[in-house]
Amino acid sequence: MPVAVTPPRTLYDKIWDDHVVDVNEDGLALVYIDRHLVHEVTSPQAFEGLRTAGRPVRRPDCTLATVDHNVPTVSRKNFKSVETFISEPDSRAQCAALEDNVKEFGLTYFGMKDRRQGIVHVIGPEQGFTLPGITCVCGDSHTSTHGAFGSLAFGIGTSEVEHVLATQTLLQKKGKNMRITVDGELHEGVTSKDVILHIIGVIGTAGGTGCVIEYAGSVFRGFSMEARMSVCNMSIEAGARAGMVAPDEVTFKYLQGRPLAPKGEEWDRAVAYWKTLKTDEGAKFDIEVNIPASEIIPTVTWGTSPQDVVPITGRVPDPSTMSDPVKRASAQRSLAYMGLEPNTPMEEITIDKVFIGSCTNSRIEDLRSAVKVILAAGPDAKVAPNVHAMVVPGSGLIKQHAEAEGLDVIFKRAGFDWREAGCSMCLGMNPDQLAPGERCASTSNRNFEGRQGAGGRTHLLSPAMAAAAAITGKLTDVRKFIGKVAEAHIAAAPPLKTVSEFNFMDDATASPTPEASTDSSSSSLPSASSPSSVEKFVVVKGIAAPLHIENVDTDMIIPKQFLKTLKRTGLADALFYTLRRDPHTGKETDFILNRAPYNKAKILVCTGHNFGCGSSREHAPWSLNDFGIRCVIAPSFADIFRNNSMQNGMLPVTIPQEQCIELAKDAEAGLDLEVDLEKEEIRRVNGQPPIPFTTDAFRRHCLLNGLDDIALTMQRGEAISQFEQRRTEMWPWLNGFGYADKKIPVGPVRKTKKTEW
Ligand SMILES: CC(C)[C@H](C(=O)O)[C@@H](O)C(=O)O
Ligand code: SF4
Repeated sequence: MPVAVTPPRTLYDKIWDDHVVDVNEDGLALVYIDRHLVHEVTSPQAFEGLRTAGRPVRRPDCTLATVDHNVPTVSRKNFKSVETFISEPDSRAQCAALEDNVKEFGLTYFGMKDRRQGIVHVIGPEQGFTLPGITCVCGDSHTSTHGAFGSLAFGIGTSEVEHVLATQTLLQKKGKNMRITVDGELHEGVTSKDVILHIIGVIGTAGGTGCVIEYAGSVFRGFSMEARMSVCNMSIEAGARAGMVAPDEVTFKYLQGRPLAPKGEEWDRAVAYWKTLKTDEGAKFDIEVNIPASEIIPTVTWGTSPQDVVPITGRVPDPSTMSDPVKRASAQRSLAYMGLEPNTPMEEITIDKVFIGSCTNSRIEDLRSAVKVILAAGPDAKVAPNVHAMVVPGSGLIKQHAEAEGLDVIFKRAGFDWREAGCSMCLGMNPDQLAPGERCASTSNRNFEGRQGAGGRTHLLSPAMAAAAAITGKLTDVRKFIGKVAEAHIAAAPPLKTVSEFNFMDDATASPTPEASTDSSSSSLPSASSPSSVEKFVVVKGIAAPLHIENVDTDMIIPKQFLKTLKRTGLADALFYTLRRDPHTGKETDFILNRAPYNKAKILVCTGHNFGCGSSREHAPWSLNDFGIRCVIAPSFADIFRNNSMQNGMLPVTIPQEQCIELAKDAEAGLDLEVDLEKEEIRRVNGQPPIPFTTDAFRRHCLLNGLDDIALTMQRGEAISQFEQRRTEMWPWLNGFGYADKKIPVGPVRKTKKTEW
């Protein structure tokens, strides 16, 4: 009898196969979600949806919530409550709404009084909530961070947050397999941040669209978990929804002993399973990219897209040398925004601010590497007089850890501002923002226009490079702080203590939260005839507005200040706000959507690739919808934006760029377009033949009939329950990990330094 041979599979294939509950005929799978992280910005509308439909959270034990985007990072010494501490009303309302929601739905929550509070992508790994082999989601694009553990982790929009809360599953199409291999030795001074910036420079911000990236090769193997997290974090900036590194001894060592990691026999069983999680020899990747480590040198961005990278030894590029007209126009626009002249040496660019923080680079290792540069600069090293430099640890525990190592003292002595945990100036939804025209050397992940504050200019770089820039007042090659003199300075400084992170873990588990439920019963599933709330999309005919921009990011579609709403509506004026309003006078500009007839547009035709890249904010399609635009036509879309649109009865149509250019000409002539989903064609009124397009059969069916995904999934409650049973048998450590669950013994309370709050 011939033995059946399973074809070799990638790491992504394996995790995917282990999580499919069932598959539709057209390949759309219902995928089980093991871990769900929740923050205050993308969850209020989801909880409201549950409340309206009378649905509970299916797996509170697999859900962890915190506040991060809106929290001020000033001292919490006098913190009493969110109501008294957060002065900005919309930020306060969003944080208060999350506090109410976690109480009402019985979720584990790290609030502002809890030392475990921090950026959602920092606290998950820190607590051992993130584990190898799991599926992990969050209403946040940088969920890709968690892939560093060999998990399938990706960002979702608010409708999908609601879907996961209600059903613990998601409807997903499997992506493509992409492998990026970096082999060889990195040069001194080159860090994980330089590696990922370099990769994005090579493949572009749309390079990973539709793919899950596996990072392979000796460089990633040699990286710590912190470094792997920084790389996976920015997979979204490379267009991929998820990035991953196969788990190994480094991963296991990082996890063992964390509060929510499996213990005892379950640990051994888990490790045995985790060791199987690697790509099989001979497995096929759809796309392979190989980058020699030796090609990477300290890297910095010059423009307003993360792909606009250049070695620190390089110069600002010259758009006049670019042959592609769309690229040339984008570069010209970027340079005008950034206030830079072509050919300026990068090291001559002076800065006003330094930001060390964000889910990319706010972990202990990042802080240590910045401190090393300060020490290397000598005992009198100070932040340059023209610069304000801030350090924002990713979580309260990291802050405490850094203080135990004395890192805060070195930062403060050099003139850095030492803050409390949060997203801070990465996004500026809180008081930490750039003023118009200010230039910042930032360890965050996005340099989009207005990202760190309206009119603010961002250069992305590593924590070590950020520290170097703080000291010199200019973008600086960190390798100037390496060598004999630097070593002598470091040797002469009082030695730093290296304290194990675990000193801060055990006693942090005194959760002020309600008991996390482990009940996964589906008693309150709605009947099959649940009402649908999604608008139908059949035919849309009307004015089409042309847009000639590449990489239209969601920060551009709707800037951060409008994300503070608790509603899904009222966002029409927020659409393309920075392009539609003069930043100084607040008056309407002559941007296309402000001009008749385009101010009545129902369709948007974009000629540039990668529409909707960046953040997972569903506010982007909400604002388009509110404006009246029901259909966007573009050569390519970012994955999360595409999904978010269809969740709201909107149609993203992908057709070749040449055809987009043709349709944009019709639009410029003021001609109507007619998009027919039933026939899958775009009709033109100028006598030209219709342009065909395709849509996934299931999505098309839902749009044509206005069907609501959640109600449909709830009809599959039986299959989900069966999957959960199997999951309990095979991976028991994934169940019931609420802190109050008596199954997991909480370690002895150790004495630690008193915290500030
Ligand atoms: C608020 C959230 C939707 C957003 C994201 O998805 O990335 C934010 O974290 C960001 O970095 O822009
Ligand atoms: S990218 Fe910035 S704003 Fe978004 S989660 Fe990370 S730290 Fe927060």
